Amino acid sequence: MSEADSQLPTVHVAVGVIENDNGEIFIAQRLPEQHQGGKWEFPGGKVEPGESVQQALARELKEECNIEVEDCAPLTVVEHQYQDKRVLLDVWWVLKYRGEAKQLEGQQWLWVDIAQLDAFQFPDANQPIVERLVDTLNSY
Ligand SMILES: Nc1nc2c([nH]c(=O)n2[C@H]2C[C@H](O)[C@@H](COP(=O)(O)OP(=O)(O)OP(=O)(O)O)O2)c(=O)[nH]1
Ligand SMILES: [Mg+2]
Repeated sequence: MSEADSQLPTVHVAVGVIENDNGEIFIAQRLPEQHQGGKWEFPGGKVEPGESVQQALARELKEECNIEVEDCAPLTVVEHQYQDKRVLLDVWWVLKYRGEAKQLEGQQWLWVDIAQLDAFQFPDANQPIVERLVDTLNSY
């Protein structure tokens, strides 16, 4: 990492871990042209100026996944420095939502068991998130 990289502004991202009634999690594959293209992600996107994180989460999940968030709770916050970008992932459990979840922006998407998340390639910043989710399984 060069001196210049450490000066990169941090992109604040609202991220949703959506769980269905079977305890499965919604994941989608980032499009090739996107940052971290081809990797799997939890849906979400950048917090816009003037927006709270929860507002951003609700807006992004409506735009990307067709759902209206009715209840959510903070899960974890991850700061990560990529070569070209620094991100702050503000990760929320989506505990209750309205609508049928699906991907609206052409990305492949899946419901997966938490125990199966390890089989997918996520961006490096997601490693602690996946570990956190796996921990919730082990704590039952
Ligand atoms: N949504 C999401 N972004 C992630 C995850 N992990 C991770 O490193 N990121 C990074 C990739 C991007 O640099 C940034 C989020 O950008 P994004 O492309 O989703 O933002 P956005 O929906 O607002 O889309 P746009 O501005 O590109 O149109 O966070 C993740 O699990 N979900
Ligand atoms: Mg997005």
